[in-house]
Amino acid sequence: MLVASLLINLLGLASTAFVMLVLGRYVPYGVDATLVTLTVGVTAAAALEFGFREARRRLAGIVVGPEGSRHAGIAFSAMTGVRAALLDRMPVAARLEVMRGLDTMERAYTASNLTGLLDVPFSAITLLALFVLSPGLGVVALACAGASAAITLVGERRARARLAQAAAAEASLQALATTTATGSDTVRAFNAATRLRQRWDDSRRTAVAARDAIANDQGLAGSAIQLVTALQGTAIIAIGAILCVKGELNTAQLIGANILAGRALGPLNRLVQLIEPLAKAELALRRLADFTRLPREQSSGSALGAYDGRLELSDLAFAYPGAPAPLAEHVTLTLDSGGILVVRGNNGAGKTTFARLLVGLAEPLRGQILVGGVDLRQISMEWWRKQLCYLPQEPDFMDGTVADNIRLANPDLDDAGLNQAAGLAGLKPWLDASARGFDTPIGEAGRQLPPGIRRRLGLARALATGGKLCLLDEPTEGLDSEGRAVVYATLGLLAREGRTLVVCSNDPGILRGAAMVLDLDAKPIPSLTRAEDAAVHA
Ligand SMILES: Nc1ncnc2c1ncn2[C@@H]1O[C@H](COP(=O)(O)OP(=O)(O)OP(=O)(O)O)[C@@H](O)[C@H]1O
Repeated sequence: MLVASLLINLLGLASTAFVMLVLGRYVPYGVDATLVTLTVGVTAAAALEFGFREARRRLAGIVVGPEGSRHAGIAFSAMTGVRAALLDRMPVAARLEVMRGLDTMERAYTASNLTGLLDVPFSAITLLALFVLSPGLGVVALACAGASAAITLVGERRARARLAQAAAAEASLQALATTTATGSDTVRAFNAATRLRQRWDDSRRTAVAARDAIANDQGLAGSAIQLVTALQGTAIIAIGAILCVKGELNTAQLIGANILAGRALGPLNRLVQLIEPLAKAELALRRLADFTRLPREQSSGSALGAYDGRLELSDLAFAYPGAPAPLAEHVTLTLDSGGILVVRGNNGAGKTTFARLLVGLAEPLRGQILVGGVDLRQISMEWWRKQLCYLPQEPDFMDGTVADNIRLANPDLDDAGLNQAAGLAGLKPWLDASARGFDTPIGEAGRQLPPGIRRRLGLARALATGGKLCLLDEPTEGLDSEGRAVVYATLGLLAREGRTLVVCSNDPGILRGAAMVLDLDAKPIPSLTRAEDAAVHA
């Protein structure tokens, strides 16, 4: 691309030379053969220049295309691989900003913008040709190019600073847009539109002001460069005329010098248009780079052979960052293969946090979670999650059908396994009543499914993995009596199959079957009761 840029800029001089030679050689003497030769020569040069431009554009496309896919791949693997505990601290709007930055980069890092950038240093060739023609006019053009470069640099600095300010306003606007679009029922039912509108207007005002300021800066830089171009034209003609009068330059050379000076400023004039997209792309790239530097989940750790479901907690303490006190401390227990632990506690006691710790989605403050005698921090998360049947308290779903979602962690599950998982989760009556059964699209990531059906679907997805450790967060929450009965029966079956059960729940029907109950209401050290005491407790 560098060689092509060099040749393009050299061949670009041909048209100026043509004008000068026609004026200097053909016009005074009128020899037609001279005009023909010059015309053929300049046409050949133009064709060659076109060829090199096309080759350079294609090469730039080859460079830029894979870069875009590389960034997209990096962003995706970071978003799915960064330690979940760190993602917890990052607002969703900021995460979306990282992903949206890919489009910003793709729009800025195009083949034509790359070739436009390459032309900037090569405009020195045009300046050099001008110096050869007339050192005095060369100095004028150099000064104007310096002024244009300074305007571009200042514009770029200002755009960077303003974009950083605008980012916060854009993030808050984005968060409000999401709330308004996804919480439409709440907005109406609680007459929140007026208050939301005020915040929306304030945020929009700030964001629009920031955008306007950037556009104004860009406009001002563009106008300033046009002014420099106009002043340059005037200075070249005025000084050139003096040189002509002194006999140091002829008219043909003066016209040629004017063309060369205009050409030298061309790439800088185009560069000023790229200030905003390039500054935005640079911000997006920096954001992506910062994000990709966040530590990743353990992926290369131990993958123990066969996992028997045994789990040990050793002096475990946990809390969310910034919380005034730990949710629990000094939790030490051993859950043998096939053991049943129920974790109870009031709202906010830390049951969900405990479940997330065991899945590796949150991290302990102190102590260890031991799997087969190995600290969970040393274990490959991919391997570990294959050992789990995990039902989160608020199951999220992917766009796709019911079957796609049940098979999420186990794509090879056959139809018999699919039916079995749905049956054990009590999903069958709903599936039988739906027109398309397992092929029902769940749309909007299942947001429109009734909570009880979401829970059943979440349970079916958990059971589809066949994991040895079943980790169920509030499996009966929101279920009718029939649904609860199915869950109790399924828990009994899993216990009889020898799976280890950890169930977060205050449901008396579940507490009754517990071999051990960890009560997170006892602060800061949860109480641990064994079977006979647990029955009394229930
Ligand atoms: N992602 C998070 N970031 C920071 N704090 C959190 C986060 N999730 C939960 N918390 C806080 O941690 C505490 C424990 O919450 P948790 O959801 O674990 O309780 P819980 O016992 O499951 O409650 P519930 O019975 O209502 O489901 C609460 O004070 C909660 O506000």
